[in-house]
Amino acid sequence: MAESTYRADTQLDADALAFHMKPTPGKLSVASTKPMATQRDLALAYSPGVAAPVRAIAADPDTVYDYTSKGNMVAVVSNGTAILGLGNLGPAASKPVMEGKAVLFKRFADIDAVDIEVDYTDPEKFIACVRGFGDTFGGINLEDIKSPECFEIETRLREELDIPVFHDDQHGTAIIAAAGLINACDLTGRRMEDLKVVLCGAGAAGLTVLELIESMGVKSANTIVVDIDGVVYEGRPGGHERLNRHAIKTDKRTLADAAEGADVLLGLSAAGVFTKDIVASLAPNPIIFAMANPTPEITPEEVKEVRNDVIMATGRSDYPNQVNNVLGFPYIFRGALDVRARTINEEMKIAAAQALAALAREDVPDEVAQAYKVDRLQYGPDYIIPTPFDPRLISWVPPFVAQAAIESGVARRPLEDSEAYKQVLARRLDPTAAVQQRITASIRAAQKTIVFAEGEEQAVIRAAHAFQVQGLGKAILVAREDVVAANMKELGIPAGSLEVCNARLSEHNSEYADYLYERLQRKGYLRRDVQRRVNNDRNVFSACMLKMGHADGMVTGVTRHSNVVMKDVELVLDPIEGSRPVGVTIAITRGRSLVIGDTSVTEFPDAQALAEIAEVTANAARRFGITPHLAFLSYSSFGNPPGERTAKIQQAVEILDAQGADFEYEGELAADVALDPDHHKLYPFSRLTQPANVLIMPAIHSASIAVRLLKAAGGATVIGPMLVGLEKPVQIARLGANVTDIVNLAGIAAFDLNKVPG
Ligand SMILES: NC(=O)C1=CN([C@@H]2O[C@H](COP(=O)(O)OP(=O)(O)OC[C@H]3O[C@@H](n4cnc5c(N)ncnc54)[C@H](OP(=O)(O)O)[C@@H]3O)[C@@H](O)[C@H]2O)C=CC1
Ligand SMILES: CC(=O)C(=O)O
Ligand SMILES: [Mg+2]
Repeated sequence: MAESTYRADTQLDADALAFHMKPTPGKLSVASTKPMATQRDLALAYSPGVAAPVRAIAADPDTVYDYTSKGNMVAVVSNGTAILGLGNLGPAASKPVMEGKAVLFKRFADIDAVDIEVDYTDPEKFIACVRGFGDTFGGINLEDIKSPECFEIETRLREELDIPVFHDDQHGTAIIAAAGLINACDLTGRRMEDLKVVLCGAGAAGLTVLELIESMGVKSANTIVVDIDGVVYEGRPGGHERLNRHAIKTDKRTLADAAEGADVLLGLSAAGVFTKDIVASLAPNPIIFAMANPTPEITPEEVKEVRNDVIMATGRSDYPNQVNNVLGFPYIFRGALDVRARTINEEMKIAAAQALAALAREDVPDEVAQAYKVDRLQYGPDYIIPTPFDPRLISWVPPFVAQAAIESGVARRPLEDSEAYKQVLARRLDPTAAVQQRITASIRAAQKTIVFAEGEEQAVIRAAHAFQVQGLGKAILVAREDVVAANMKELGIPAGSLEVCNARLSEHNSEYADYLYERLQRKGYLRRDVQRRVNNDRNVFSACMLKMGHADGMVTGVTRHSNVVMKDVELVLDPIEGSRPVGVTIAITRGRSLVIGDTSVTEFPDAQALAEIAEVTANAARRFGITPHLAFLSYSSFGNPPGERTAKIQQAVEILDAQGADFEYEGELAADVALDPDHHKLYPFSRLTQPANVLIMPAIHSASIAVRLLKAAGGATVIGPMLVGLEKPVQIARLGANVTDIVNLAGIAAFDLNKVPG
């Protein structure tokens, strides 16, 4: 192995070297999307079969999008002349950055990207090279090419290629900075037209940021450009055409002169260029975007030493407000590729900037805050743009870009159905999306009323509000009105937007107490005991609402353990006749969905209980659109190895036989046998016609172990446990569940897993 003379100075640097080296050098590999297992696969993928798509494309060149990966493949191209803010270090040194961009394309937008480092600094040679291979890709992302050469390179390639060519350092950066600036203006009560802007760093990124914000309203007379030689004033010798366009008449000559009284200071230059004196001299409530990478022009800590009225952004992920082009290029290319745009034009860029700015003003899912290890992210000075790990970006930004492409006439194909497009986008990232979309479509149409039992909790109030705002149904909070009002005010949720039901004051209070007394009087409860439960126990009160038809479903469990909650609920509600409550979990792994029961209610089910669990779980699977092929799991298959614990499983199969269950089931089976498509070879008598997709566990402990193993070691996405089999739909969240979990469970309550699939 070659020894580098470079020595890592910090632990982060050492970690980064190890990360890039092990277990396989680099960050990228190529995966096949087709099987290559058999002689027939080979005959189709390569000679002779491949001749068919060859002829088809020769006859109609546009079909290249149908028969090859072109439509979802981007080249990240650099010559390494301006690698981040590190300077001209050549093509090989730029490779880690370009591989990095490629994996970000994949991670955030499911775009396949490869890095290509071109060893030409001469623009003509570089252009000729990229023109030569360009059309084999769906798009070209130019990266870290120094200015001014980058301007000519991009302009010419845009003219000469019929696909999007996008210099990310120019336009990606411009779009994100513009999005941040829209919101910083909103928060400081400014209009773009009035802003006094100073740009420091007149390179690829800087000039393009300036030009985009000028196209959005900033006046060129109000902007001053500063480069390494100071202010770019009219008549200054040297420079180049693109730079000199921004020269203004002024006596100011230095960055310090220019910054005095400015509203906005944009840095796209180099580390440490902004001094504390410069920061102090800016206008009140100034906006500073110090975007040089990896070290900004000034750090937020240094700014805070001078003043506290600044909206501050950097290009880094370890400070609030990361203005970095990672927020843009994946989604901009996604939108452009999906309509086979010929280019990425100004309209598409402005649409992306406005979409990002608008998303920052929406309520932020808790898991995004958790990814950044903060309690909450809320629109304000420390959160002016979305964070890169926001899962909403993929379905939010590309539709705006694609629509702008269509409206500006550069799309090759239309978007048939924009709602369906958003769903396709969401599925690109999240394997649970298909299941969730089925639920969402159904409950939007049904508009059920869901009672949120722990209605005074802030997370529950936010979830109830989100449930309503997303059009999933109507929410009722069981809570005291004054407590909810105070919480809603603090959360910025409009007063009166949620119905609140105070158990003690409810007009139905005595009706519920009568019902409960009737039900429990022979189980040791006095009238005053049940009255107390109705008044004080929100789970009991909420379950009574369901029982009496005053709500359709209920969600609870955020503040108490699920077994305690279950006992409260069972005081009021029974299982469906002939059935039992069952915890059902869906684990989605490598394209396979497994529906697992019982993951939360019955600790050691006997044969009868196992048969009932199988019925309930199979029905829930059907409700999710999954045809059940059910296996009762064990450590053995069909009596081998023998053991006393398998008897109850065999009896459960006999019970289902006697009942004439209307789904496919088999047992007992070991997990690997149940999931093996070839298990018939060993067990030709097995009734399973396909690998099992519904798994009935012999006891809760094995269910819990299996689900956690699937999640931790198998990388499965897990939904649940969901409660099925009670006479009314109740969902119990895990203790401390976040807003997204609660909204999802409210959705499942509204979906009603007991409903017989039609
Ligand atoms: N946050 C983000 O998303 C992004 C950040 N960046 C960062 O922006 C910076 C510039 O990148 P890019 O535009 O691609 O590179 P360029 O090389 O095209 O531009 C850099 C410009 O900054 C100028 N400059 C360097 N030092 C100073 C200084 N002390 N005062 C004023 N100007 C100075 C350079 O002048 P000269 O040519 O005379 O040396 C050059 O014009 C880099 O740090 C990069 O990491 C870039 C893209 C995205
Ligand atoms: C983020 C980026 O592209 C840069 O700093 O060059
Ligand atoms: Mg770059």
